[in-house]
Amino acid sequence: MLEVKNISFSYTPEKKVINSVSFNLEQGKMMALIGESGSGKSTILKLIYGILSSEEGEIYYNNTKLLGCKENLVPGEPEFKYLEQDFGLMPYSTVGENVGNFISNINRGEKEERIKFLLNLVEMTDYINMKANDLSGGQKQRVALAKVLAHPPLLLLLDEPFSQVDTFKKNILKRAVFDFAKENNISIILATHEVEDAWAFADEMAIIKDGKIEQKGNPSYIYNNPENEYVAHLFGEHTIFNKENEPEIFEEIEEDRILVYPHQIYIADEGLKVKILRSYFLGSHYLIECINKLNRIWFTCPIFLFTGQEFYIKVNKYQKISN
Ligand SMILES: Nc1ncnc2c1ncn2[C@@H]1O[C@H](COP(=O)(O)OP(=O)(O)OP(=O)(O)O)[C@@H](O)[C@H]1O
Repeated sequence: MLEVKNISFSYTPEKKVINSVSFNLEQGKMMALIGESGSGKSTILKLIYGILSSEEGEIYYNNTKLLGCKENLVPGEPEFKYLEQDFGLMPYSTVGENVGNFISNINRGEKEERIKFLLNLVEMTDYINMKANDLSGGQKQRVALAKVLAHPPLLLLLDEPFSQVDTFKKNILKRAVFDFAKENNISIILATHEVEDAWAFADEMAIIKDGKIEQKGNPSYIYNNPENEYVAHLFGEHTIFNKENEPEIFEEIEEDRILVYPHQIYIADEGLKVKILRSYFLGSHYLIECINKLNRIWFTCPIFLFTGQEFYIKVNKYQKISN
């Protein structure tokens, strides 16, 4: 079990970049740190891995206090692996050499098999003899993932691990890597600004804002109960309705202010009048952008709606929201 207790950190005296962050992670589970760029996700990973030292608070792994870089001669916990945003590959070594770097040479046959298994996992078998430098960004990222799994760590720290992989490959890769981690009881902390990278797989999510945890919980709980608009906006388009401005929406709702996701709004014979601004084709449906006075409203619809058309909308589900 990893225990992060009230850690704080600043790069410069003027600004606390991490402010009293705490969470626990059981062995074999996955925690996703989600937040905007600059919110402090990478710094939290570096503090846990031990290439930075927290100024306040402590980190324990299986009840042993982790020392951080100030007290450890070799920074970085040996049983943890950290996949940084710049991948950390040896540019002039081949893909096979990069992945095999951490695998023992004692049994050559076994080593070859292991390299092949890992490259197959990330769908990079065909590139085994290519120099890392000659790969595309997405290919480098896949090799880097194979490399950190070569000697399965107890805790894997992943910083935006799919940022350069295309959407189609991303889903295959996520399933392969996260299933491998579950089978091998590897704990994962994944830092990303894209909630889609994590919500199908993470056991827990911590939403990070300005170096603090804004909200923590399992993905479906956070989606259905976002504490504020910052949390909700990480899940994509949504609309805030205020009773004062849109009383038509609140006929059967007691709140004064609600947050509504696009699939929770439907066209009705009466309700709030809106004017269509644009229909975005999303394959199985359209995302409709419309407006009522000054409020921009988003809803899903199975058919294309023309710009300028007017409709009435109602809400069939909503989230309470504080600010
Ligand atoms: N070496 C550094 N020196 C000074 N400030 C830094 C340093 N590294 C990061 N920061 C600052 O610390 C804050 C948190 O940065 P961090 O990289 O942890 O954010 P992040 O959420 O991982 O961002 P991203 O998603 O863009 O990687 C930012 O304001 C950043 O500018």
